[in-house]
Order: sequence, then structure tokens, then C-alpha cells
Amino acid sequence: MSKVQKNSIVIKDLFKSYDGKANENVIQEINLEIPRGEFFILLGPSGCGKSTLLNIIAGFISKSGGDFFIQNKEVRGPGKERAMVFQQPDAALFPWLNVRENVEFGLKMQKVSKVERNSISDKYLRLVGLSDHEKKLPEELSGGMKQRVQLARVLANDPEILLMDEPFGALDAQTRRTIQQELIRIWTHTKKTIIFVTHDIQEAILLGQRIGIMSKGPGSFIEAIYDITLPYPRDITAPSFNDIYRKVQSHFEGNGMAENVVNF
Ligand SMILES: Nc1ncnc2c1ncn2[C@@H]1O[C@H](COP(=O)(O)OP(=O)(O)OP(=O)(O)O)[C@@H](O)[C@H]1O
Repeated sequence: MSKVQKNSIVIKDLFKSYDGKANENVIQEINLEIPRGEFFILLGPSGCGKSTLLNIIAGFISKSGGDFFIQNKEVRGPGKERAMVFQQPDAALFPWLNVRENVEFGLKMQKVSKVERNSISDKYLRLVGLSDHEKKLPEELSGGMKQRVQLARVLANDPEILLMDEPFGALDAQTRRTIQQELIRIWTHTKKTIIFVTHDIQEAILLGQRIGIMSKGPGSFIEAIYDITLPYPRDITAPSFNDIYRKVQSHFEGNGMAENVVNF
């Protein structure tokens, strides 16, 4: 089996300029191979183009050049095998639908039968710990609960690849810590490929199997990839965690970007 076939996502020499400004690439020379089932982090300073890259992978915006394949097929737009989890769940949830109805929405659109919809939403409501809140409207939920609903809804559609754009950035530190551990549990259960964008080093090391570090933009590229072999669940107080933290931190400092990196 060739290297390419083993990978879910292959990106080669990809670049993007907005408004057709050919000499002003936001991202350039992006080369990346992400195997199926990997938890991959895109880490980089604010404005370096993480969301741009993620949105190209989602198919929401077009690349200006380069190649992008999923399972050897060239990607030209959005697809059912990919789904995005946004930072602001309010933008993703329907306020007039209750928790279960929100989770079942995509399935209903696909004309999945009521019985099957119920069984799928049961499974994912349980997985995100919201079975007891299924009748509530989004406005009755905390930020963390809303984010769990969004996650359950995305998972109910069974995409192979989850794209997560700073999904916990708006949550308080305690809720964030809990939901990060839950995401690890869900990923272990579902074996999805996850591409997770963050500018938080600690979050990156807590979650990722590999961390792709993007350089400061414009013309940002993936300048280093860190393999994180610590077993899950990871302990942020462990010396081994701290060692990696210091390495990543000094990587940023060496590139004069330390002030752009947020730690909690
Ligand atoms: N639709 C757009 N049109 C023009 N420029 C854009 C557009 N979207 C993003 N940009 C620019 O592209 C650059 C990268 O933005 P992007 O949002 O991808 O970065 P980011 O790393 O995700 O930032 P953050 O961490 O702050 O969310 C920025 O300079 C931004 O102003």
C-alpha cells in the first residue's frame, strides 16, 4: 500500500490568497498528510491562517492553488464525510428546536426514519452526557452544554472527519477542561479523524497525537510537526507534559511569536 493510500487527507503545495491578490498568500506551501483516525492539531498565532486552512479542508472556501485529496479523491467542495464544529454553538443550533430535535435535524433532512433518528440521537446524547436535557431549548443551556449539543449533532451525521475551529475558545477554563477530556473519550470511542484548530499550547498538547505548528502570517506554512506520544488521558501537571510544553513554547519564542500565544 502506498503512503498516500494510508492517509485520509493529503494536501500538497496548497496556497490561498483572498480577493484574487495573487502575490499576497495568506497561507502558502501547505503540505500535510493526516492518516485516518488521527487527532491532529493546527496550532499557530492569531491571524496566521488556521481557520483559512480548516475552511478549505471543509470545502467552505476554495484554495487558490495546490492539491487536496481525501482517500485519494480530489476535493472540490463540501462533502458528507466532513463536518465542522464552530466556536460559537449559537450560530450552529436552531433556537426553536430542543436538544434532541437539534441533534436529529440533519438526519431528518436526510429522511432517516423517526425510529432510527431516535436511536441515533439516544446514542449521541448519551455519549455527550445530555440524555437528561433532551427537551431543553438552547437558551436553557450553558455554553458547555450547547457545545455538546453541537458535537452530538455533528456526530449523529456520522462524518469520517471532524473539523473543529477553536470549539472551546469561548468556554470558561473549568468547563473547557471537562469538555476536552470528554472529547478525548468520544474520539477514542468513535475513531474519527479530527483536525482541531487552537492557539492554546496546553490545549494542543492535551488533545493531539500530532501538532502542526503554523508560522506567523502572511504566507504562513506548517513549519514543524510535533509527535505527542503521551498516553491519554493526559495530565497537565506531569513533568513529561511540561517538557513538551516548554519545547513548543520555546519554538514559538525562537520565532518571536510568544506574545501571540495564549496559555491558561
Ligand atoms: N474572507 C476574507 N477576506 C480577506 N481576508 C481574510 C478573509 N478571512 C481571513 N482573512 C485574512 O486572512 C488572514 C488569516 O485569517 P484566519 O482567520 O485564517 O487566521 P487564524 O489563524 O484562524 O486567526 P485566529 O486565531 O485569530 O482566528 C488574516 O490576515 C485575515 O485578516
